[in-house]
Amino acid sequence: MLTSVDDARRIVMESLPLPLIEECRLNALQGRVLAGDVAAPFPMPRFTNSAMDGFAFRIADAAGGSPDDHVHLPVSLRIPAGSSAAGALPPGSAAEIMTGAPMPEGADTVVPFENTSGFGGDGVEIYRLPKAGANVRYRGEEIAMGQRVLDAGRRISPSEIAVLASFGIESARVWRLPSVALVVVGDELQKPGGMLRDAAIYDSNSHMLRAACRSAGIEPVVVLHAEDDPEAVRKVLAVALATADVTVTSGGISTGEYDFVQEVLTRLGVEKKFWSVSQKPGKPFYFGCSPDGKVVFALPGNPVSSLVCFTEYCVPALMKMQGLPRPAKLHATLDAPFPADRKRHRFLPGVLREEGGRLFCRTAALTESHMATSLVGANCLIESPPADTPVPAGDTIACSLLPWASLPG
Ligand SMILES: Nc1nc2c(c(=O)[nH]1)N[C@H]1C(S)=C(S)[C@@H](COP(=O)(O)OP(=O)(O)OC[C@H]3O[C@@H](n4cnc5c(N)ncnc54)[C@H](O)[C@@H]3O)O[C@H]1N2
Ligand code: MOO
Repeated sequence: MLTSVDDARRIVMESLPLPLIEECRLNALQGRVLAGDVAAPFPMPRFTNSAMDGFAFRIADAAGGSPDDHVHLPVSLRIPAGSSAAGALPPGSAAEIMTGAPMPEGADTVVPFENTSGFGGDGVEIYRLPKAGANVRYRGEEIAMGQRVLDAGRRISPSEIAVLASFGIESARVWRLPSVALVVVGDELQKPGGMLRDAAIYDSNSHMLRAACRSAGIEPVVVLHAEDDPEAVRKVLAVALATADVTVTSGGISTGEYDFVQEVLTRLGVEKKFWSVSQKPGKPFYFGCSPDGKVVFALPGNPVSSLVCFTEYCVPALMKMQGLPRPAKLHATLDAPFPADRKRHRFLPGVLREEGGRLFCRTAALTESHMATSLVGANCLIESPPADTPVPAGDTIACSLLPWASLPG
């Protein structure tokens, strides 16, 4: 019995182990997802300080002056950035102050040095009087102490790293990244760069899947190759299962005489959740779980089938396991008819584009699952449930961006 695409999606998402939390150092946080809120350990700014290089003074000392009147004040303090508490500003005087330096007690306004006679003298002539309170950054005006600055679930970019570092926070609690092992199976597979003998082919899937994993935020911990031999497959899968939370295999999962992956997984204690999905391509797709919470995705060997299954099932799983939402399905208008299949959910690589605020898509020229070149230039998978006739041009259809793709401009 074939499993429907919807059931396969649901079973995968329901079978994933609970994500774990770990503490991660600041310089390794990029791309990670916060497992808890982060509150400000102190107010920001932590102390009232100057926004300009200039002179701090009391506006009352210039009272009555119009903005263009010259005001003369003696200079009683010099306060560089990072200086310790500046103390009080004697009434009727000004302090030389640098951007970010603490305001002296009593001062309430800063005039930038460009509007004065300049630094270095015993006194200062203010040529243009600023408004009262100008150029002062007040303690806590940006964030109060204890206020939430980052929400749980937020993915960390350089912006969040800046915020954490500015509060002196050197590590944060994030969802642990799942570890992934990649396994390719087949006697016929040769490493790119090696000699092709007889009917050998180059292994493209391990390279494609490794790059696709990186696009999903994960560097595989191992990439292994097994020959089409039950013992060889057993050894390699045992290593993968012992090493990683998620094992992704390619090839050897169909019904051929040399397709041992499923039988070996059963021998290794992995429980089959489904095998054979009502989809084209990617029908012989398998998913299973081991008693210790490991999950196995066995993808069919044809390159397009492998990528379809990876994008549709592995990516949402890897996103969920690292605390991220499932990638959204997009809806676009078809430029040309889509060849739906009568019985199976059909996926085809395609090109999705935005025009005048609307999404449009078309399928790639080549449509067979062994044709890796059909993926070149594609940025999405277009999909349709079974239908007796093609989906006509002008109809709306569902698309998913490929893991590395974004919508062009
Ligand atoms: N009698 C049947 N034969 C096949 C069926 C079927 O239902 N009945 N399904 C077909 C479909 S659909 C697919 S997809 C493939 C899946 O087979 P496997 O997952 O067992 O994959 P293999 O047989 O090992 O390889 C299939 C194909 O892909 C090439 N391949 C495999 N690994 C790689 C790799 N790492 N890099 C590049 N290309 C790879 C391999 O050479 C084959 O050409 O089964 C159909 N047959
Ligand atoms: O379904 Mo196979 O995965 O067509 O190529």
